[in-house]
Amino acid sequence: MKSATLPPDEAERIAMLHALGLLDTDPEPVFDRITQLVALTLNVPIALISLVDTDRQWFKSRIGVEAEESPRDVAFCAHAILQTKPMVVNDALLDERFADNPMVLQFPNIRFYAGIPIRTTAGYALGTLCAIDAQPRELSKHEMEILTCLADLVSKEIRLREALALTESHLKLSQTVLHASEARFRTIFEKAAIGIALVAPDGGWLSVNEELCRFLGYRQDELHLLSFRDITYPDDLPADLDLLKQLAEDKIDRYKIEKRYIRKDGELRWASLSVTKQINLRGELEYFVSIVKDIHDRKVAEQALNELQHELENRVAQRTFELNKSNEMLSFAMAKQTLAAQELKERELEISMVIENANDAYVSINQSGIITAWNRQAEITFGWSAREAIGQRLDQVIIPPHMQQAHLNGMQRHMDTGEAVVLGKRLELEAKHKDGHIVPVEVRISKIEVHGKHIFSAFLTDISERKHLQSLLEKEAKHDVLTGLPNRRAFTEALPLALARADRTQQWMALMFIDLDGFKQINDELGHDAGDMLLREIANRLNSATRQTDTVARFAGDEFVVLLENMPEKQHAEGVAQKILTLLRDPVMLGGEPRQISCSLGLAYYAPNSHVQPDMLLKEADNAMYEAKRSGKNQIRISA
Ligand SMILES: Nc1nc2c(ncn2[C@@H]2O[C@H](COP(=O)(O)OP(=O)(O)OP(=O)(O)O)[C@@H](O)[C@H]2O)c(=O)[nH]1
Repeated sequence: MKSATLPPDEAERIAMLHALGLLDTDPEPVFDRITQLVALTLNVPIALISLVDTDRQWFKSRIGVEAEESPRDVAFCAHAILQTKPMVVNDALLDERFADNPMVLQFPNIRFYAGIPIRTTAGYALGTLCAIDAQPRELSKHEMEILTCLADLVSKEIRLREALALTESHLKLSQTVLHASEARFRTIFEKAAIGIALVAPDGGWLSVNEELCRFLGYRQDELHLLSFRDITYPDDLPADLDLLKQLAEDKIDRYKIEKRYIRKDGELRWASLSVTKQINLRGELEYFVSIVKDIHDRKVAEQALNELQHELENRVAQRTFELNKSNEMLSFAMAKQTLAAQELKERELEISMVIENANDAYVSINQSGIITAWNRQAEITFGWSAREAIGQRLDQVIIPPHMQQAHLNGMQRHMDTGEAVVLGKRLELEAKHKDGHIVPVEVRISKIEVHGKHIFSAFLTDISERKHLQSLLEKEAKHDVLTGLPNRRAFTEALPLALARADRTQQWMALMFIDLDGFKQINDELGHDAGDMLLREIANRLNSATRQTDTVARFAGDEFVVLLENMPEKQHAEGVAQKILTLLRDPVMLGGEPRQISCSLGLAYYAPNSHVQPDMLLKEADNAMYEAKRSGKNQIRISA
């Protein structure tokens, strides 16, 4: 005997067989009618609907067999379910698979077997519809067709059961899932850390969770007496209502806003509200699902942040304004500075032009005494070109040898002590020309500090001409223009000095006062020019009569004075006076003819250390001269 092998899909087949719930169930007419038809139409004693279980075959319907089941390993049906076509065994004794099968050898003594597999929708062969006879036989084609049709009916019934089982299983599964889902939803709804509310289309609460109650500060029963409108801050209500309307009208499928709720204690609290809607199977709006998230702290922080940001923006704006203002001021200052720099440059140019073209020589030296600037006029005044002079030591260029040491000492003293006696003063100094001659200059020296170093600059005016004029003026002021002799002023200045010399040298001194006799007549007769000529001749004669060291001066009109110095003895003066008197008597050619003239001469002596005042001495001589006049002129009188 050969037991049947297991089908390749055995596990799934068994699972499906068990799932269908057919095993070990009561007989059912639908199956029994089919086995009856098999038995009748095929004229067999046994007809079965056999279901092949793991270890047995169990008969859902049986004709001609008492037992409800038999072992699988001896079951013909276990072989039949392996085939895709009906299995027909005409004589089991002739078939090696069944010849020694106990079912063949013993009751029910099977000799003939015809079984058709009963298949599920998925093609699992659960068992067979089979006809069995204890006699060998053959199945006609017609009988095979009947058996096939009836097996088909069993298969259809099985598939119906299969569909039913599947539906039930799905239903069970759905219910399980539904229950799980509902439980999950309730847990989430109740225990969620976020506020959830189911809101009826009319705005009333259907359900609110614990968190929402906590957030709003109401108990559930209190909240159920209110609608969301009652606890929404009025300013935020219109936007909420508008969106809710759009949601209800299917214009949007959800919305989310941030709004303020009024808590039971009156406090306003910010929340993020997300609303969706629940539609029932009929497509009608059943309720709204509102998710309320407490964002109060965030909003407050945001507001604080906004305020801070606003304040910062204000501050930035203020700083920007101030910065712009500073920038403007800076730009203005820079523009001003640029202008100033430009002006400075122009000014420097102007100054250098002025210096260059100045009428005075401009010379500057550094603190080592090296020439750093030398203008055009300096070139003219001192004969050195700028190229030659700049870089040379000043003392080697324009300072006369006898002043060089003083200059160097002055510079050194300034370096050591900062003392500078020459600065800022108008000085008259002597400078040296390139050719060696001395140039009198008026100098004003200034000191400038540039980057911590000193520069000494000076304008030097060539005062040669002025000096010359000055000496001329001085000369004019002290000399008589007509005769060239020192005048009264010069004589008055010279007299005290002469007296002092006499005191010092212990020598006698004499003063003669000479007045021409009848000079007016000369003028009157021969004219003023002749008178002048006479006066000049008199001056010459007086000079010739005296020594170089003596002084002859024109005192006024036709008055002359003669000062005799260094006389070893006073008598010497009388000799000179006599000599003058004689000399002046010599005729003078005037107006083409010789004219004789005379003078009256007064003589006064000065004894060394006699301390006679100059005025007194003059007075004495003058008086003596008048005495001579009164005595008839042309004579000498000596002061007593
Ligand atoms: N030509 C000329 N005449 C002068 C000058 N200064 C003075 N006189 C004249 O000199 C004269 C001096 O006058 P007096 O000394 O009184 O004349 P005098 O004739 O010499 O008189 P006695 O001294 O008494 O002899 C006046 O007529 C002046 O006008 C001068 O510079 N040139």
